[in-house]
Amino acid sequence: MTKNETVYLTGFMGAGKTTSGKLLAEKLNISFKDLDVLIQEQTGKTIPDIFAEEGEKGFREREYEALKMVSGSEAVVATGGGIVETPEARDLLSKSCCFYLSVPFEELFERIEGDETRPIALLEKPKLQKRYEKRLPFYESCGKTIDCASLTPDQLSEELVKILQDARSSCGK
Ligand SMILES: Nc1ncnc2c1ncn2[C@@H]1O[C@H](COP(=O)(O)OP(=O)(O)O)[C@@H](O)[C@H]1O
Ligand SMILES: O=C(O)C1=C[C@@H](OP(=O)(O)O)[C@@H](O)[C@H](O)C1
Ligand SMILES: [Mg+2]
Repeated sequence: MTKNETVYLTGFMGAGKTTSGKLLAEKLNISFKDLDVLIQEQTGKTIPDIFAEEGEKGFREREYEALKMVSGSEAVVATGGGIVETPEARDLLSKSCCFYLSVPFEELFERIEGDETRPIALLEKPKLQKRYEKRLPFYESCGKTIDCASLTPDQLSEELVKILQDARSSCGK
């Protein structure tokens, strides 16, 4: 990891980007930024309100703007699970230090089922699984895959610290 590098975490809803990202930033002693939090601060609206008022398309535009704003800062950035649906965001992430937190769908579903703070999580299960499958190749192409199924947030963040410390080039991609 080089100085001023932005470390991005991607993966489906529930993968632990927010939870493990905070721990990783603490361990690296750099700041932590969560795109969903930034968007809510900038708009003064909740994520469900933005989806209701501006649609998913409006939310994606705001999400990409937030991504560009944080890029280049020395920070761990938790993205939202749908960021890879925006081609320009994929382009930015694939050129950056980015990790894909990979967790099987069934485990994710248990973590997020019925979560009203995540509008996409309220889709019927087969539709949600389709989203997951559609996004998989995008996650894989943007970041280094970390198999997190059996890792606690602490173990996961520790694993990322090791990879970042060992990496001679940007995050070992
Ligand atoms: N490694 C993990 N093992 C088990 N549960 C986890 C893990 N990481 C996160 N969780 C739980 O899953 C839910 C979603 O976590 P969160 O960090 O918000 O995910 P994301 O930001 O990727 O959507 C939370 O209830 C959190 O406590
Ligand atoms: O997968 C998605 O489309 C979304 C994921 C959410 O972030 P998390 O992945 O942190 O839940 C949030 O950006 C929004 O609800 C949409
Ligand atoms: Mg999150």
